Amino acid sequence: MELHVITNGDMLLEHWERIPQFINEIDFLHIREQSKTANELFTIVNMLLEKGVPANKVIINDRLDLALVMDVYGIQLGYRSIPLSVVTQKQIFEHLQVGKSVHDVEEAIRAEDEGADYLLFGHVFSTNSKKGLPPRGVQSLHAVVQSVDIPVVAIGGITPLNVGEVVANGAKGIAIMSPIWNTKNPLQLINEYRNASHL
Ligand SMILES: Cc1nc(C(=O)O)sc1CCOP(=O)(O)O
Repeated sequence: MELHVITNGDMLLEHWERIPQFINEIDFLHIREQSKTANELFTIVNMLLEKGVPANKVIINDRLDLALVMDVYGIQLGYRSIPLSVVTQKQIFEHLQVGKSVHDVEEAIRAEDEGADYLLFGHVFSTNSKKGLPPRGVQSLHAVVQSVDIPVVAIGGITPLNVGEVVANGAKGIAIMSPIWNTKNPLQLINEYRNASHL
């Protein structure tokens, strides 16, 4: 199972400093800081790379400019981003892995047709990170997985208690945000996710 960690948009310095402690145990780190300027993000990503975070584990949300300049693994596109087809049609972006955030089967099929390398689907369970919005549920996750050939990573409300169900419904991986920043022991939490995903 791929384990993706998403920054929470409001990271304290202690959160950034914690990343090198667990980066070896996760597969990808998504920098999702929607209210930061390109300049702030440039500084943050540089700091992470200098502290030993491998560029091939970094995915930058929304900012194609930064993903290219920082030469990271990938770009995560959402509804507010530049259109997916624009990125996938241009050869100069070929080395970037392109993820698209989707919320139903129709969006998933369109994203695959337009050349996405993988999908992020959510939110699967209710979570404080998406307050007031109804969760999509594991049946919808299953339907999305069945509708495309590209990998689907599930997001939203995923805990060690429900990760088994998420994997059983065909997710190639999971993405977590609040659980990792709220715990004092990220390594133990990661272990819990890994162990529970094998059940
Ligand atoms: C950042 C994000 N995107 C989602 C989507 O559905 O696209 S759900 C979500 C929040 C992640 O939740 P948690 O804190 O429970 O891991």
